[in-house]
Amino acid sequence: MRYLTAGESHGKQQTTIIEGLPSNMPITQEDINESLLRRQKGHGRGKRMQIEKDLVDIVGGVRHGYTLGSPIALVVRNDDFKHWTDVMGEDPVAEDENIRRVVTRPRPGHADLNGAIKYGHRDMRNILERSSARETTARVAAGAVAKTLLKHLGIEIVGYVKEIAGIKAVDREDLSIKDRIEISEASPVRSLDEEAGKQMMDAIDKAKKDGDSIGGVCEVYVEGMPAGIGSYVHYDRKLDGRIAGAVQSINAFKGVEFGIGFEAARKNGSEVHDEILWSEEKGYYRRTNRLGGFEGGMTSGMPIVVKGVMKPIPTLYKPLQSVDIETKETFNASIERSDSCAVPAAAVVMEHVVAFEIAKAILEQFPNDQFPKLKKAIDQYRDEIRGF
Ligand SMILES: Cc1cc2nc3c(=O)[nH]c(=O)nc-3n(C[C@H](O)[C@H](O)[C@H](O)COP(=O)(O)O)c2cc1C
Ligand SMILES: C=C(O[C@@H]1CC(C(=O)O)=C[C@@H](OP(=O)(O)O)[C@H]1O)C(=O)O
Repeated sequence: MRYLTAGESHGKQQTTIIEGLPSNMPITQEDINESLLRRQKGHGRGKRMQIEKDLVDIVGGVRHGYTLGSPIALVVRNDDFKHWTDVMGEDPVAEDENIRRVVTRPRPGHADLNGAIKYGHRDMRNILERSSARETTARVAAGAVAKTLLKHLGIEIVGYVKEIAGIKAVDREDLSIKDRIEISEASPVRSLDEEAGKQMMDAIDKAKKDGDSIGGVCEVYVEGMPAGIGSYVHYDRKLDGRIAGAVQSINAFKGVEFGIGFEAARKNGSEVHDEILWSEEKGYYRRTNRLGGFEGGMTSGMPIVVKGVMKPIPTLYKPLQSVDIETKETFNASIERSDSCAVPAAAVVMEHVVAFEIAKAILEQFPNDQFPKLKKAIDQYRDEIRGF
């Protein structure tokens, strides 16, 4: 299974095409819309989120609520496009540079300058329209389809804010999936501890007031994965590696860790590795889950626990210095609108890119053109490994 996305931030729409999903899997628009609407929530977002109401149009690959086995095409329209028709519409390029809103001033922390050098564009709007995180709408749409597949296979996945600006949403690791789902309801910023939620919102408000931005840590938790998904035999079949790549590819993500992650560097082996146990009821399991559900590039059958670090939003009301590529003069980058914190939204994006990688690995391991047969194969595998 694979997917592609297309679309500019202020263009007509975001488009997603998914190929390789088996036939006869139940899926509805609501399954996808629920995810899209969750991505729009969260304290700290700018004015754009008040303009958009992301709803999917399934335009291919689904009929009467079931997948056909053909490519699935999904469209989410950009409501903001109506304000940008002169700049992003199909009319011949306007002569007036003000109408075209030509961008010659690269913003620090964005793709603007590197992208302009690479593609030879002197108008950096050609870069920023695509490098914008608006594209994560299309990725969440793809992930929502993958998440639906996982749900039908008894695999639950949830993404939530772990911390914002150093304030921990939850300071415990022993949370049930129900607790995690509660925290994940990203509006405005959730914690099981009301005080922590308030502190995170205050930190966002303060950053906004100061013309600054803040980042944080997101976590994704997956329950119900059987052991042995992924592979150790080749670097590009290691599922933890693929998940890390997908998480790192989210706009503004700067690092990924599984389980205790970087903490492992400061601990002895006896404090890191998870002892193996067996019971009739559960089959093989681990006494602890410090390695976050992976050994040897394969799932261990324990929950997958993966964290991603999001840097503070790069566009600031407090301007940063840059250089105009036409005049080579120094200027202070000023802005019209921006998010001051998008960590809650990014947690939803992360949940969905992880869902896609997991669903893809399952389909590689249990290839089947028909969903009911895939489900049977997974159920049989689960029975087999319990008594292995
Ligand atoms: C959900 C989401 C919303 C974002 N909103 C903004 C924003 O409003 N302003 C901004 O400057 N960057 C925003 N970003 C981050 C930029 O897209 C990102 O930093 C930029 O494209 C450069 O990519 P890099 O940080 O991965 O190198 C957002 C990222 C995410 C995931
Ligand atoms: C549109 C979304 O996020 C956008 C991501 C983004 C960026 O530079 O990444 C910049 C902002 O866009 P604009 O300049 O139009 O206000 C965000 O609103 C979205 O998440 O749907």
